[in-house]
Amino acid sequence: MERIYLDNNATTLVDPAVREAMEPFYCHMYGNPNSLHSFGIEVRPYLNRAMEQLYAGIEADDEDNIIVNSCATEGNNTVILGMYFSLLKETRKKRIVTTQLEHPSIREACRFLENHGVKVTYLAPDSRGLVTAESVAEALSDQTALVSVMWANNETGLLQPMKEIAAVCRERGVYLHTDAVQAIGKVPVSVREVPVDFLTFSAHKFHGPKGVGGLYLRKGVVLPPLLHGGEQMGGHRAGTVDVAGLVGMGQAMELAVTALDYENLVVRRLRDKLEDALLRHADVLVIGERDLRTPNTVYASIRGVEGEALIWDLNQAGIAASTGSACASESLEASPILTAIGADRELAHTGVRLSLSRFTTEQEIDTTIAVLDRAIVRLRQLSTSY
Ligand SMILES: Cc1ncc(COP(=O)(O)O)c(CNc2co[nH]c2=O)c1O
Repeated sequence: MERIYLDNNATTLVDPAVREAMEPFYCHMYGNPNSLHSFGIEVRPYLNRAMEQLYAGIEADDEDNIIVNSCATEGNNTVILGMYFSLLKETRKKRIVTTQLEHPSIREACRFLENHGVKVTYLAPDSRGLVTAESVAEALSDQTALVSVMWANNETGLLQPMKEIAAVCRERGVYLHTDAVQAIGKVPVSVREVPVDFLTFSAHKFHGPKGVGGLYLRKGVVLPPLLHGGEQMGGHRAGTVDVAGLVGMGQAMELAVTALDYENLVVRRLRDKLEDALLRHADVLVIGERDLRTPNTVYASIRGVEGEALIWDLNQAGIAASTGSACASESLEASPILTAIGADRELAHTGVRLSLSRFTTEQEIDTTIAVLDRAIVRLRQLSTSY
């Protein structure tokens, strides 16, 4: 059976060009870049090139910093815990403002700090699923050390008004972090246009390898390392650099930015075709206005159809989708995102997320539509509540 992958917000195919770029660093040029002999020295130009690709991808200034790490979970924890040790622990600034929409790697790190005297405000989104700059401004006080708002939501694709939020934080002199994991490669992400102080990303979300990510720090911003030890990454993150991973992430970043037009023209059209087909069924709610979402994502609640049951039907037909973030898909709890934007309990259990990529074809979307149409009718006939 030809399988169809529509869970790209969970992870993505490694672009063949990325895999090709990584290959030599597993078999020919495998030296440790910190080594002083030829095996180490020969890999350094490739690491420098990869860093240039990362800087260019988010329009970072040469004097800014990008720390290469293992994933966005590590990057998010580095910011939240680093801010605690560098600012909140020793000063009167004991507050963090974040949102109810964040990924667990932000929410749980914040909850951990609440056990250490930090006050955290979890802003609720409005009915459109957005956290407004006004609501951020209202939550700030002279004790606020950090604001953390995700650029794009992993379940719905909803994009937060980062430019306006950055302006508020800049004006009030408060550090701003954004989790840009679901934005890179889908919409333009520029730390020049949007002056955040910290930004996290993860290669496996934009057709790079799993196990490597990045944390951007604006020039002059100091953060203690989460991992202590060797002097790698200028002392910002100990541990031998994953050379192949970094080379792959740099290549993936360059390809992702180059493909933004394709993402916003072709992938968006395929996503809209799929979304329109879903909306032809009665009692289907798509979360978030189309123009406020990343171009590849549709999160739909189909009344009378349990999310897990629909995912199973799709899986039986060889189609991979999810009920929300894989981080939460094992739990049968209602989606916190849907709950946060006011969906009722039934709706919060009927969510299905379909997330496309530049490798998704029209034929795959047509096949998925046919399978969805049959599955929705079948599952509603079995439903006792519809
Ligand atoms: C917004 C966001 N932040 C952080 C992470 C964590 O990234 P990692 O540390 O590289 O895994 C994810 C992963 N989100 C999902 C993982 O599976 N389905 C998802 O939606 C995410 O979507």
